[in-house]
Amino acid sequence: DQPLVPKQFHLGMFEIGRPLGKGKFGRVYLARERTTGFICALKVLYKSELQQGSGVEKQVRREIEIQSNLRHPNILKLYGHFHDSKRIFLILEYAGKGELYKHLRRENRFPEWKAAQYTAQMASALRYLHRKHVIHRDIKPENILVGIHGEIKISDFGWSVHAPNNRRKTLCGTLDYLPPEMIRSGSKDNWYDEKVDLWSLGVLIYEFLVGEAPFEDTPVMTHRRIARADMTIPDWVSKEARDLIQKLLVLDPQKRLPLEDVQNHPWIIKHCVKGE
Ligand SMILES: Nc1ncnc(NCCc2cnc(NC(=O)Nc3cccc(C(F)(F)F)c3)s2)c1Br
Repeated sequence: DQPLVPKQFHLGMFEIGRPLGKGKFGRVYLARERTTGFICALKVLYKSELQQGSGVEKQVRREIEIQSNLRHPNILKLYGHFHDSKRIFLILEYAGKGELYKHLRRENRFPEWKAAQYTAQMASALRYLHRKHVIHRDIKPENILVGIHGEIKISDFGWSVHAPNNRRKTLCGTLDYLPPEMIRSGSKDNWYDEKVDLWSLGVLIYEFLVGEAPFEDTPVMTHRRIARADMTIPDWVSKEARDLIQKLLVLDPQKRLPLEDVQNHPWIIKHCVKGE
């Protein structure tokens, strides 16, 4: 199902529709490829806005290289890219129900059955990514979209890398989702691997159920609370959900629950029809 066959794309090939969302780096538009009528999303990145010359083109190329050979129902497809003098365009799969964080904010928090189904889909996508030694590194509601059938799609691989890796992540945006091993500065050997996505999955489940992130606080306090895995889970959260969160938000990356055990956890089994 790779309808966009030509390898050379240009803006004239697309009719541009309504804006779909605004990221910190440029906007996204609904678009239709003129000859095939294929509907997609077009993300426009302004070269001027991206740290000029700091290898951003390399970063986009890496994102495209990583994403273009990923095919999973819960990972947003990136079909290709092109650029003109001022902008870089990413040709993306269109997620019919938009941005997950908007649904979360509107509904405040998700019922346990919905949070468990989203978690099962995340675990399936992350297992697929980790088998390909890709770490997403930026799992959070803002980077998850919802497809037309309500399925979630991990998106925005602008920060993903191949494991293992000790790249310093230039911190922009929220600290909330960062695991202890990524915020620990000083020790030069702050090597981390795909287990960072397990921590972020734990933070995500907490935010699905509680409506706010577990370590949400002032930046200094968030930093300290992450480093101590200092969080409280409200007592109205079911004991199964609490158990899963506590098995993911573990300081030692090696002790975090592996994804296959996440998929077989009682909380997931209870809410997800087998083989969904
Ligand atoms: N309904 C929808 N259906 C489909 N998509 C939608 N929104 C776009 C989601 C994205 C997918 N992939 C992305 N990738 C990047 O943004 N990459 C990125 C970003 C900054 C800098 C850089 C770099 F230049 F530094 F690498 C690379 S954003 C929506 Br709303």
